[in-house]
Amino acid sequence: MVTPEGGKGAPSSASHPPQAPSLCSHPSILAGLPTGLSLPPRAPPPCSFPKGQRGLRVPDPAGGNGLLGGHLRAILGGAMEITVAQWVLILFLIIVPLLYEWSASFKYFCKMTFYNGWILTLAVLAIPICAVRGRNVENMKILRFMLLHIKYLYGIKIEVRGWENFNIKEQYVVVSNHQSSLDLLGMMEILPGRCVPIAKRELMYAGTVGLACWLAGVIFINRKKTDDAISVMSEAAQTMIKDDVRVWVFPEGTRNHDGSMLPFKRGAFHLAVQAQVPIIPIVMSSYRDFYSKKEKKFSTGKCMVRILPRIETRGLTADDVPELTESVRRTMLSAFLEMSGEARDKDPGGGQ
Ligand SMILES: CCCCCCCCCCCCCCC(=O)SCCNC(=O)CCNC(=O)[C@H](O)C(C)(C)COP(=O)(O)OP(=O)(O)OC[C@H]1O[C@@H](n2cnc3c(N)ncnc32)[C@H](O)[C@@H]1OP(=O)(O)O
Ligand SMILES: CCCCCCCC/C=C\CCCCCCCC(=O)OC[C@@H](O)COP(=O)(O)O
Repeated sequence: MVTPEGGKGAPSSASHPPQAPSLCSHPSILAGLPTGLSLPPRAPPPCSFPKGQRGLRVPDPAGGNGLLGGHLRAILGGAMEITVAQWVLILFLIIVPLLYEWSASFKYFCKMTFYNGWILTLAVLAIPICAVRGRNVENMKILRFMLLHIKYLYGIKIEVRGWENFNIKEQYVVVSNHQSSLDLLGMMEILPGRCVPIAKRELMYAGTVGLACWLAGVIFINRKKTDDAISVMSEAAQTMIKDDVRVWVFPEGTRNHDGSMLPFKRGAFHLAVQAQVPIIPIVMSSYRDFYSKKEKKFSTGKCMVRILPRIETRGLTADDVPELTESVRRTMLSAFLEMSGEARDKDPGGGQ
């Protein structure tokens, strides 16, 4: 009988351990073949230890019968075979770091993807911890604690001034400028106790982040339905007093990447007037030296956060809201322009 190797006769099984059937000799594969095509058993690799010999013998490169020859060839042969998937992985591991270094847009894309992905992942950890308390503003401390390290991952220095302006035991409404989702870093740096942000309703559906926000008592508003949003904010005015809660609002109502401040919506100011609590304006300096969505730039840098002195609303009514809104915006804009120049001057090499 001719073996597949071209040798004659089946090898003796006495000196070889039985081998697992090869795919082509498996009965179920052979079942459909014409009988004349059945293949003889494959000769196992020569791998037996001759009697009395111990230890290693270098395998014969020509395929001779070294002590380890058969096993080694079998093992190395399997390991050295690089599949297409492995090639793709190797290329990926080479190309991605190169692109990351060479292309600012690619770096921006990677950093933003990781930012969102990392927050979604952290939220997975936060959810069971927060769920113990149920929906509770105290859970905001857990989210804050979990997010504080992100500034180190991204090499963003945050310098805070005006801590003394937070020395108020009572409730207040925080208003701050809104440049990007990176504001979360500045926000978590200074978030006072029992303070919840007002967020667009869409965030509630952002997977794990939405659930974590809900558990931490974030107040969601439907920006497309003004009446609904107003009634949620009016309810918030009552909750602030009843449950000793502070509220953080982005009065621009949307992210503003243009290095200035949009006109302010009046909701936050109605809220403060209805609850008769002070307003604390917070200004975060421009990110333009290290981050720009338009230019697809995202490097390391520095951000200044300033907590401005409180603005009282006691005795004010709804009629005063338009003027209050404008005066707070003017104060914040002038601080923003001053600080943004300052942040750049202090870190002229920002973005290294
Ligand atoms: C482990 C990891 C977990 C991850 C954790 C992450 C947690 C962090 C979450 C951070 C979330 C941050 C989210 C930020 C955002 O989503 S910003 C977008 C949402 N926020 C806002 O929009 C707030 C600001 N908007 C307003 O205040 C608006 O005024 C609003 C109430 C929404 C209504 O807006 P709009 O429809 O555009 O109408 P106007 O502003 O023009 O107002 C219409 C008239 O209504 C009067 N008004 C407004 N509010 C009130 C009120 N409360 N009471 C009475 N009247 C009100 C307003 O004055 C207008 O009338 P006049 O023109 O003055 O006559
Ligand atoms: C299964 C669903 C998957 C959803 C994936 C969602 C991806 C987002 C995940 C994590 C984001 C983390 C950052 C959240 C906090 C930032 C909040 C924010 O900045 O919201 C923007 C809002 O102020 C204004 O929105 P627009 O500027 O009007 O637009």
